[in-house]
Amino acid sequence: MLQLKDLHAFYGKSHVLHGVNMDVKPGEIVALLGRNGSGRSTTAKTIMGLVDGHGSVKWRDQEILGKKAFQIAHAGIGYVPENRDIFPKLTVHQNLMLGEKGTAKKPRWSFDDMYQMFPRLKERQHTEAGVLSGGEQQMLTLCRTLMGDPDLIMIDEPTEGLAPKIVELVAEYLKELKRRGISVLLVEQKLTIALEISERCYVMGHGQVVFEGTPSQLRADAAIRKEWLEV
Ligand SMILES: Nc1ncnc2c1ncn2[C@@H]1O[C@H](COP(=O)(O)OP(=O)(O)OP(=O)(O)O)[C@@H](O)[C@H]1O
Repeated sequence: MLQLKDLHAFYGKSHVLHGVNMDVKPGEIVALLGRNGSGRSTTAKTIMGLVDGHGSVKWRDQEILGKKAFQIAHAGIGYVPENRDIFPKLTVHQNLMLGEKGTAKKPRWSFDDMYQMFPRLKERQHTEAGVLSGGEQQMLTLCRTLMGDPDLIMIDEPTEGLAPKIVELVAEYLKELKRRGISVLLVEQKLTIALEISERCYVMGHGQVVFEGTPSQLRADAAIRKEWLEV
């Protein structure tokens, strides 16, 4: 569904991805792990057309590298960036409206679906988004992206700064997305949640993939964890 081949990425003259190969199959949850600075966020941003790259990024067999972010979003890839990217002065409901794709096709999600899945947002639908808690803002960012009806959603550190109980809730939501047929590329630093919900993991180090395997293979590989994941 998504296939990266020999992907390089650059911030100006700074070369930060060095030949990344990776794929995500339909309905899969794939974790992208690594320490700070290993290149995980840059990989997601390059897929989304937000960072310059060369090599190949194929989405359903079409080359998308070089396309603009809005075209990539329109083609079915959603991106939830690390900073909770809400409009603080707009209400929860207005924030969700901004995510709507606005195409004639019947979207997978309605406001009712969204509020059913995230009752906390329904309760707060008329509240200004800026006063929500960190966890609620995270959910709102996720929901706004879902309103664009993606088939693959890339989520950067969704559990950053959240209390353990909320982290569990986020994990449940991600599993629910999978049940609804959406693929998830989860950019994470926390090994526990990644191992719990993903079917495959990639570990990055110095802008390259240094490990690819199942959660149980990663659990069993103490050397990789020590060299590339543990602080
Ligand atoms: N806007 C930028 N300009 C220049 N270099 C950048 C920029 N953003 C990231 N980098 C560099 O690119 C490399 C990869 O960063 P990236 O953000 O992809 O790492 P990461 O694994 O997602 O970790 P983090 O959680 O810290 O974002 C790092 O060396 C980082 O310093």
